[in-house]
Amino acid sequence: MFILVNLKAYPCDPVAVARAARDVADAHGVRIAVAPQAADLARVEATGVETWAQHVSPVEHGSHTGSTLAEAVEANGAEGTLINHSERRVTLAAVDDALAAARRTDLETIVCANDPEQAGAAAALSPDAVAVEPPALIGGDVSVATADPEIVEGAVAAVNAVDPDVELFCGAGVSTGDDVEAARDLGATGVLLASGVAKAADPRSALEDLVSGI
Ligand SMILES: O=C(CO)COP(=O)(O)O
Repeated sequence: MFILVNLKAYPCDPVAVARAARDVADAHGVRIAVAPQAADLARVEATGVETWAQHVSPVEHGSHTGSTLAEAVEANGAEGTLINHSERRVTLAAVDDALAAARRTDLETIVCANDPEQAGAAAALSPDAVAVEPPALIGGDVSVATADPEIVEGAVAAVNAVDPDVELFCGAGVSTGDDVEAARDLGATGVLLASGVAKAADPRSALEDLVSGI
């Protein structure tokens, strides 16, 4: 199972979380990545943790003030990027262009989707993975795998029907090892989470708990 910790714009210490994630990943042989704010990519990458961008703009080099260029996030240590997160939604054309931007580099890609229908549509654009995250459950205490297992199973089926090479991850409310295990049992090969680590009093213990389910 791949565990991606999205720090969003939470007021946590990205370097402290990154060090904890690196240590837990190394100690347990689990793939854990951290997605900080774009401005924090380089110092998070310097910890040695696998580092991801939260977003890349659907543009090339040029007159695009305020953009997050794929080349720039890669140059600052990102190995992959989220696209179309529920809190950073873009049009279908922009998903396609952001994937093209990522493909100009070596960035891995996860396209987020709200439900199985969107997951199938996202899979048609051939990202490395699709992550299904029901918006109503994001930031809550109950994990998607517990609150709405049909959404995960439906997304697994929808993505497999379109392109079995695209992986299916899930997220929203994931915070414990039991949640990770439940996601895996439903067919997900990774989880996205944020508040369970970024808002935890002790992010290292939260990460230790998460990997206990693998
Ligand atoms: O949006 C998410 C990860 O990208 C999920 O957020 P929570 O883990 O806080 O529900």
